[in-house]
Amino acid sequence: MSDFPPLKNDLLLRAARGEQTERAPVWVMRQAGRYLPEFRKVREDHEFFEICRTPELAKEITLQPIRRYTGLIDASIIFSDILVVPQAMGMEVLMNPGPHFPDPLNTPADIGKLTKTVDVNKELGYVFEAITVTRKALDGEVPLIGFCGAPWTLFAYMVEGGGTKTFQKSKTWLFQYPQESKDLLLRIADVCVDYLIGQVKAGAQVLQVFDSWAGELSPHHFAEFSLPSLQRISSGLRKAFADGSIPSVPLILFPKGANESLSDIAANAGYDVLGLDWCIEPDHARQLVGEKVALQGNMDPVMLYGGKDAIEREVKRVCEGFKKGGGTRGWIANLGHGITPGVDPEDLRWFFECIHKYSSAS
Ligand SMILES: Cc1c2[nH]c(c1CCC(=O)O)Cc1[nH]c(c(CCC(=O)O)c1C)Cc1[nH]c(c(CCC(=O)O)c1C)Cc1[nH]c(c(C)c1CCC(=O)O)C2
Repeated sequence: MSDFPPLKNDLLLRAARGEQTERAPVWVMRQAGRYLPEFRKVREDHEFFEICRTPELAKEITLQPIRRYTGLIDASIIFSDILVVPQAMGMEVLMNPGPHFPDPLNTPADIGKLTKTVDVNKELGYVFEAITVTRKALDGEVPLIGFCGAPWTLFAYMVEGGGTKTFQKSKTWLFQYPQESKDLLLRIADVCVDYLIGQVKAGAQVLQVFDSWAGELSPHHFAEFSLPSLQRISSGLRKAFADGSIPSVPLILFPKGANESLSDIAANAGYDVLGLDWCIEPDHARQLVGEKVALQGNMDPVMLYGGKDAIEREVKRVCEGFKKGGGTRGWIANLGHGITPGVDPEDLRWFFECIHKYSSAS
């Protein structure tokens, strides 16, 4: 493991441990993305996965929002995509402009086409390298978040072959081939464990698991299919923390839309922080999860199109919601999903300024 510059801003790490911070740390999902002109400029000359696979480019893009919002933003997230894991498992994934798998998993027989044993160092070493160079370049300014997709969300892409509104193919698998689905979900989870361990070894200081499609499942099926694979990931990491093979870092889970399952997730999934979407009020979420976990979120990303007054109003309202839920202890401010193209970067700056103003502990 390399020597890295000392961390100068540990707000996010403290909030993730459930501590009271002087104000809420803030970052946004997809903060290095198409709303930034400097991102679009790099994209003119480089394909999406080419950037992911080129550590210098991934580093540059990861740093773009950190440079633009110096002093306002409290975390960086490595530029990559959740779909690099299906690629590492032997699937072809294109981005044109959304994800497309030319050869998806149609039936369990197709599982045979996946790579038997995935060597993450060989397949995803480029991500580890990107993390190491980025962590050095950050010079301790803010912590660096590593991430992966949750097994259920990755499974849905691998079976559907791309985005979907109905989840018909992926959910049909759960009903028609429940055992094969569970086996595949755990197999994906095992790759995620190796991948996340590699990210921490490379310098990631926090990890986030994106279960973007958690809310597409009934609470019953979330508990049956997604939760065990999420537990497999957290327990694999906790084992590595305990035996000292990697430093212990906070684990964030973003189970988007699974609000009905929040108390079960808080009690049983094994994560330190739960990311919330905007469809639950902060005080209600706090009531459901108790004191066991920190919370992240949860403003509707669309409010960023509403102008400065609307942004200020929303931030104020959500800050009051967290305070009403028992205080801003253990709260990481974020959107309830990724920032979208077309947002004015100056409006995002205003969002950060409002969070600083309204989330202070006093
Ligand atoms: C479901 C999912 C994906 N990727 C991701 C998720 C989980 C989070 C979520 O629910 O949004 C995660 C992701 N994708 C990206 C990051 C980078 C880090 C960050 O800044 O947050 C992260 C953490 C970059 C990206 N990943 C993608 C882009 C835009 C592609 C481009 O540059 O053309 C970026 C910046 C492409 C992508 N990648 C994916 C989709 C559906 C798309 C196309 C739709 C879209 O454009 O939003 C899969």
